[in-house]
Amino acid sequence: MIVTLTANPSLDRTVALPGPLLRGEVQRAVSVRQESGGKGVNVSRALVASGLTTVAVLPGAEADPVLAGLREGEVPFAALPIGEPLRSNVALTEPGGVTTKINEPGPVLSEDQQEALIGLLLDQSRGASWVVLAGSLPPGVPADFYATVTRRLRSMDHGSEAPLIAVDSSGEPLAAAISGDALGKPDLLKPNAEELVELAAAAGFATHKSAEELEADPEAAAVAAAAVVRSGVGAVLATLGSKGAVLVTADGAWLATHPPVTAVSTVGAGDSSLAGYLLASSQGAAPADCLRQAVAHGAAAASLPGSTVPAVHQTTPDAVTITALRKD
Ligand SMILES: Nc1ncnc2c1ncn2[C@@H]1O[C@H](COP(=O)(O)OP(=O)(O)OP(=O)(O)O)[C@@H](O)[C@H]1O
Ligand SMILES: O=P(O)(O)OC[C@@]1(O)O[C@H](CO)[C@@H](O)[C@@H]1O
Repeated sequence: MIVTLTANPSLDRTVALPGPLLRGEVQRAVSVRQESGGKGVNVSRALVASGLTTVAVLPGAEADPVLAGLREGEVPFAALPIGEPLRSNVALTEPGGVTTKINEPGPVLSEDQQEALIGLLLDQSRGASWVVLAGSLPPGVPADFYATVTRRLRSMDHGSEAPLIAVDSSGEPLAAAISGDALGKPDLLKPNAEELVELAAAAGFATHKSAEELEADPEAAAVAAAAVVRSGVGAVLATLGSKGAVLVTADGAWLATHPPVTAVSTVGAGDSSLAGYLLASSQGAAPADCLRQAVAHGAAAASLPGSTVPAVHQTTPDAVTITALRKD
């Protein structure tokens, strides 16, 4: 079973524009779609689509549309009731796949609510193989929340085997995930190129490259990811947009690329990549094959509209090319 925590879930509204986004103009939408979102929620949705057992842990009132969407999609969840509605995030998609995203801050989570959310997660995580801590943190939540949750998960009695912990976030919460003691550091991090630059810096390694340069230079991305692994993280799955992804562990580094796809909406592509990785990992696949499924899932997600996540049968792992890389 794979448990996800989304501290700041959202109702994702995707507005399709007829042409390029025109700042300061009135534009008519071609279509609008609405999905329950937030990074952990998307991972759970992708796992359900492929028949895996998962629970999405999140804040949200009984009647919140995000929870209604999860019920409709038959995604199992455990929600902590809060007094305020969850946020709505808007994605404006242009023909050709360019996406502009506007994410709200989300409702404040009080200290008591944070503690109750951790309690709910710990309860749900008994017997889990992986726990995914994903997305931004809502107002009121300290940046080291994921490190705290990781420590709490590792300190509880899991019986036979403790779950592995994956973190996918950005900014301060991501940097804080590698800044504490060994107990608070995750088994897997899933940065994109921009987040990899920030993470490497937090690990004391200056890449001297922009996110765009790292996407175009997977060897450099692997060197940056290796610096993060040396700081005490089990593995780094760095997604590089249309250029695929690199995986770095203590034992090796690999690049995976997929033939070009027609990108429709890249929202949730990174979450789908993580779901693909976890799916293969749950089936006992070797690291390079977990990476293969991650990129197959990411490419399929990019070719689907809105925050739609693919099922494994919609992915083409055989089309993915794996290359071993040096990491130092
Ligand atoms: N334009 C694209 N064409 C083909 N595949 C893509 C494209 N964009 C993304 N992907 C696939 O999706 C994966 C994740 O993309 P990306 O690195 O943009 O993640 P991300 O920024 O975390 O995404 P998000 O936060 O929107 O979920 C890539 O590794 C790749 O497999
Ligand atoms: O504001 P955050 O938490 O960083 O990201 C939230 C979000 O952009 O992430 C998902 C795509 O990865 C969307 O479902 C959601 O709207």
